Amino acid sequence: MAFSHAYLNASSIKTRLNVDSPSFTPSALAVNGSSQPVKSLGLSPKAANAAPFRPKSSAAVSSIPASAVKAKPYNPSTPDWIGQPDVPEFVPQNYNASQSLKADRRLNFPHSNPLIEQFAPDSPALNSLDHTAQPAQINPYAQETNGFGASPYFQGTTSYSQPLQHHLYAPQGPYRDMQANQRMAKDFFIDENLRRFMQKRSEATLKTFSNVPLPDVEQFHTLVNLDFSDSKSERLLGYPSWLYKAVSGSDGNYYCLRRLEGFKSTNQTHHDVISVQQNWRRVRNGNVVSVHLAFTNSRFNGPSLFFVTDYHPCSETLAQKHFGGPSRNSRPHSAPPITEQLMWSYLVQIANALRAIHDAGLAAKVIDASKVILTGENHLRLNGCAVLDVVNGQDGTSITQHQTRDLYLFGALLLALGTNNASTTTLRGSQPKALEMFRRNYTPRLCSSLGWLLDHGSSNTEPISIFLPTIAAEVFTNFDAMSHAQDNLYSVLNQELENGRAFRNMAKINIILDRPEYEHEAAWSRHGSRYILLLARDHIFHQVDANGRAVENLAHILGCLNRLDAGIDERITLTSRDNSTVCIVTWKEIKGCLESAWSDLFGRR
Ligand SMILES: Nc1ncnc2c1ncn2[C@@H]1O[C@H](COP(=O)(O)OP(=O)(O)OP(=O)(O)O)[C@@H](O)[C@H]1O
Repeated sequence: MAFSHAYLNASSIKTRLNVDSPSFTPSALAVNGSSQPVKSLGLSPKAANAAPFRPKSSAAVSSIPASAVKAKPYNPSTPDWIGQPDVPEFVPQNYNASQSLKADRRLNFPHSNPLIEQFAPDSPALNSLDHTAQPAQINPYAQETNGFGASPYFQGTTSYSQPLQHHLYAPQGPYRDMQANQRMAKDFFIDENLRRFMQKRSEATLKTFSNVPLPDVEQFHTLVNLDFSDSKSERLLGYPSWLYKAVSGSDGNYYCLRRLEGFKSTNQTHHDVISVQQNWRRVRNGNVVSVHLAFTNSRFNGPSLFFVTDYHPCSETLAQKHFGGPSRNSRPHSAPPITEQLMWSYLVQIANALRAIHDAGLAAKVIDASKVILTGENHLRLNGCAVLDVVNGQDGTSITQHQTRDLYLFGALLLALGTNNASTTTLRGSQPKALEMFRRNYTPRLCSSLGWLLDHGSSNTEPISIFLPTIAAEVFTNFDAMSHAQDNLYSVLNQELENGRAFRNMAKINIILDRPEYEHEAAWSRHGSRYILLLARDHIFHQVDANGRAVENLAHILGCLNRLDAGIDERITLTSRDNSTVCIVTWKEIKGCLESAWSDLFGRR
């Protein structure tokens, strides 16, 4: 039933809602889910000596004898405010009106939200948002019982219909190994390192250099150079190559454009370009940079061949990470070798990439430290695939031979990484010495895998499918690490989901209240639903302590915003700043006010 707030007309509030007034009576207030109008709970003269009203829902419910509640099967389609009609009305005892009025906007914590109690106003951790301070130890879940001895979340084995408490945070694992009293304000938000990482990626995506305008090519505009190496080698791709970030005019997304400078197209090129597009579209693998398009274009002072691939902001090549620059400059031999664990991680990921490429009947052809990029924490992707398919065209070499060579290049890359020597990828003569060094640094298992791969430079022609079962143990280790990483991300995502709900309500409240265009219309903000919102905003954000000092309590704000978002039946006391107006409303009613004020504002157009 709709909540009528005709009684909230500012002029009438002062006269109708005072200590002597009979009660606050919404026209259709639902108590404990009852759809029947119930007796109001206002400040009747009889209740003047009653104890302060504490809308602690769990406490109220726990006083109800279990026999008074009819068992009801859980029905997920039932709105969550429909509760037990037989529950007796809560009658406050020993109510002290003067005490209540004095309490006005002071922080009281009648809520059953464990977060709020955990981060009580006196808690140094939240009052100051100090990440190092620790609140006093309490059991945050002590109040979670609902009087029926069952957890509100544990609906499977109880016959009572318990509405889900959407206003409570539902923390999701994995949990850090810490006590409840060690939780801090920052635990409500995204992990700081992850936030920085994501922001750096956004920044890199949006960054442009306006002083070096580059021409648009095909549908791609706003080209930004990504390749800052001084010398342009033709060693790998046959042509000097440049890399750009660009925005596609057709879908507005960011892509990476590789330009091969000076490539002259032939009759065969058109055919190769089409088949590259068709073939490489089939390879969508987490360890391969996806290839979307290839075309020739002359906008860069001469003919060029372009490849369009996914753009992975903030990536760096293996050469940049482990050789301190392009693959040609190896690190000094004294640098500590890459750990065995990281070597296995690289090995498993490259094997996964090659498995996908070879299964699609293709070959990577380019496996080099400068053409393998790391995106995120050790997430590796083969880059530059498909380029040689067009550059070399049909060179008479069978795809099986190319695949065999892929496996050799794979082994040579691991050897280079394991010996800090980029040249071993190309110089076969230096391999025996390098292999000796590799054996000193790594376990026989890794050495034997490397040996199998390097054999593809001579006698071995076995496909990658033979190799995969031999590294199954390491594949599972990697799989496990990725599953943990995924759990962590889901946990962060869940937090952000909760914060997103809170943000939307904060935005709405701020859009509605204190609008400059209604500055001179006092009636606008002090009328009806907007007046309740005004009081609710004070309750949420402008709490003061017993000495009238501002309180900064994040848990209170989040708890209130979540209650508002869920529109629960819990009652709160709202008091105007001059104490002339006191009213008791439920969050459900405040939510109704928010929605109605919102439609008032945008319905006026
Ligand atoms: N798909 C991509 N998305 C985002 N950045 C990329 C992508 N591919 C490569 N990069 C980055 O662009 C830079 C240049 O890459 P490139 O492949 O040209 O390597 P390079 O070392 O400059 O090799 P070369 O000497 O052959 O030009 C590197 O920092 C790399 O991390």
